Amino acid sequence: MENQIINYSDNEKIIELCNFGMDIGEHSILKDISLDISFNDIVLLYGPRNSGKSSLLRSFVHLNEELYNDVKGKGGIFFEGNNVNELDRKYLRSQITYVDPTFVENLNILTLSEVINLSLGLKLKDISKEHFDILEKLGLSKKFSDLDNLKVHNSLKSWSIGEKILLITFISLARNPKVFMFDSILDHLDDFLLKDVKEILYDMKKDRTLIISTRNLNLFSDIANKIIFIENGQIQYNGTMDSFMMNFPR
Ligand SMILES: Nc1ncnc2c1ncn2[C@@H]1O[C@H](COP(=O)(O)OP(=O)(O)OP(=O)(O)O)[C@@H](O)[C@H]1O
Repeated sequence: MENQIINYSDNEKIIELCNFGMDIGEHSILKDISLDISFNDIVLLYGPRNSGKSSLLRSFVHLNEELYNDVKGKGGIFFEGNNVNELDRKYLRSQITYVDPTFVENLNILTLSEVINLSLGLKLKDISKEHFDILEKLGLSKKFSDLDNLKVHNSLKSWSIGEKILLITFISLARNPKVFMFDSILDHLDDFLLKDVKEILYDMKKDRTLIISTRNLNLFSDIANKIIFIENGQIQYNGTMDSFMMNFPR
């Protein structure tokens, strides 16, 4: 499974949900969700606070079960045709990466070397040319190139939120999964950093799938081709961005 290479064409399903639902204890969190996500899609998962965005994305990689007691799933979620319940979790999470704002908070207690080591299994001096190119595009290369100066930068506590988000974006890209999920994390970038990050994400979409969860439609409507609108744990709309903008005025 680990080294399996699958060649995709556009519009080929990579993730499929069939009547998926999730309860935590007595609470029904996600209700009867059926949808497909295709290879090469940039999908916006859009909805208000507490609508179920995080719960839904975490379901793709089996994370809710690790965070909460008494999680009960119904229906199925399939990655490349396989039920995610039956896939090895390490393998699943190497193929689909999930990052949320808690990752930014966790960076405060780690050093740059620890983060790179824990997330990528690399020492700072072993960062490859490909990685360095991504860092350059993200405007982070200076932090990595000046190894003498690294002691100053090593504590991530002193990095700005924007820099931490860029670092998390770098780690996600460097892990090279098939599906990236950014849960509300890019909403915190300023307009200028957001523009750079969006360009990078758009560039890499040709052989990846990207799912961005947000409460701010306008931030990403220019790069997304699909939108899933969720409210109260139910899908209200699932289709193209263009058709949503024309037919779903709020
Ligand atoms: N452990 C839990 N037990 C019961 N209900 C929970 C639990 N965790 C989350 N919920 C509820 O699940 C619902 C969906 O929450 P979720 O965090 O998925 O929404 P969200 O759309 O990601 O919100 P936000 O935009 O604020 O991040 C909310 O009503 C929330 O209160």
